[in-house]
Amino acid sequence: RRSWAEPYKIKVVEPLRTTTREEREAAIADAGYNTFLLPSKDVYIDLLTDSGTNAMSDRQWAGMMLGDEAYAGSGNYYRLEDTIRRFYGYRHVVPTHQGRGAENLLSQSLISPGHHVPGNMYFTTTRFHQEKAGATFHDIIVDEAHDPTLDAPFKGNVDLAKLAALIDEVGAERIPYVCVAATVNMAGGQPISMANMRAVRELTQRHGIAIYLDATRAVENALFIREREEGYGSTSLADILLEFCSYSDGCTMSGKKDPLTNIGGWLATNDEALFEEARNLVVVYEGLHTYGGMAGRDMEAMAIGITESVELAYMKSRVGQVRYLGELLDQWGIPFVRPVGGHGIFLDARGFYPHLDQEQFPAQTLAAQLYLEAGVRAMERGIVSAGRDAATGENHHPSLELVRLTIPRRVYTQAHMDVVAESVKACYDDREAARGLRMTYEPKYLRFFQARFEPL
Ligand SMILES: CC1=C(O)/C(=C\N=C(/Cc2ccc(O)c(F)c2)C(=O)O)C(COP(=O)(O)O)=CN1
Repeated sequence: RRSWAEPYKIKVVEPLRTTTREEREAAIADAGYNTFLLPSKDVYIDLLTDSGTNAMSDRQWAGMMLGDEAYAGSGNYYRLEDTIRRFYGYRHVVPTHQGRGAENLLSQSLISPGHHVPGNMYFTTTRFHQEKAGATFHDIIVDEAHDPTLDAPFKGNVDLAKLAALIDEVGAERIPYVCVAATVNMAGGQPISMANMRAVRELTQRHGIAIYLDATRAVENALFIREREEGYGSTSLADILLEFCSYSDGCTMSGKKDPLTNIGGWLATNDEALFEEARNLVVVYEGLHTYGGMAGRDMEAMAIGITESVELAYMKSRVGQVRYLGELLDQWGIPFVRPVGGHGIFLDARGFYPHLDQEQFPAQTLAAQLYLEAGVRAMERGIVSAGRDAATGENHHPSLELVRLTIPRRVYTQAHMDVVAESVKACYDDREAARGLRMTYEPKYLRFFQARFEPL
């Protein structure tokens, strides 16, 4: 009996359309070999992202009917604020339309030119807003995180020696905050341990440096702490989440992941001065401080989603499905980031295509091949996503050249996972034939969303 069988049954379905190989060849060419530019009607199984693609529960849909669309003082906002206080523990909440809305407010409020922001591996929008506000990002994640083959329990951990060295080098007064992500998306959805979070808190507090958590998948992170960390084996996810957040001054949050909604986010903080600045700035970018770019109905759905996200049976089935896909790929020796992370399988495109150098975009090539093979949409997480160095304009060359198969929450079945695994295997069998891509259009900002390519 599978311990992670879904603790829910399906009530509403959304028909999927399959396509022919010819249709997919035309579609991917029209999309410039960039899966972000495909229309969803041409996608069979959509593993582009777990962001906003999750299925809401009947209670969340019922909550949509309780939308209080008052411009000011929506009752849904107060319920969302109360829920965030209860589950994440922070005192003040500033609602935003999604995570990068919160990243914008935090960066503009705390960062000045010449500042330095350390974090456990970069994330694209997070680093963008830090650099836009004039900071230099420094990766302080443990070295293990950059090795896709190394199976270690907490590859998302901060390397305390790297953090201490940066503090000595630039001085605490030029570090407005440390940005800690839980889990670490670009490392393969890898968790950070409670002990490491506590240690980062002790080190930073000695220097009076704040910590802002990127809590986007912090409940998934809590499952890994419960499974892998001494002393938490019978602690509820809610209690683990609350303790974890207590070692930070606040968080930015994308409500489109853990909280099981299609839109939404927030900036939370215990710092009165930041709260005053951010709740004032929010009216410039997101809307009034009691809706922050969300409809009342979305705030209600997110409050309900938060309470569902901490249910152990749900989270075991969510991560269990990702692990199931990993087990299928493992039987064929297909290279992907070990250990399996919380929200997806990250294929190792270098391992697929050792004959392609990074400038021929191996991960972009593999994502296009997977779509051509079966209409499965994945996301490039390699040199294209890494973008250019803000100072030199040179391409970053990340050690991880990955294709992310991101599993939306409560959407696909085991049979879909079987189809995905068979499609990946077909690409693996044809790997020698891959020829790489050339970039024909490079946008200025976060190029991977809209760049276009052609086959070499
Ligand atoms: C850990 C973290 C995220 O994962 C995250 C978003 N994630 C997305 C969407 C996305 C974002 C950036 C990309 O390069 C990307 F190609 C895809 C994703 O698919 O993983 C945000 C930002 O939250 P927003 O998306 O609500 O604004 C902040 N922090």
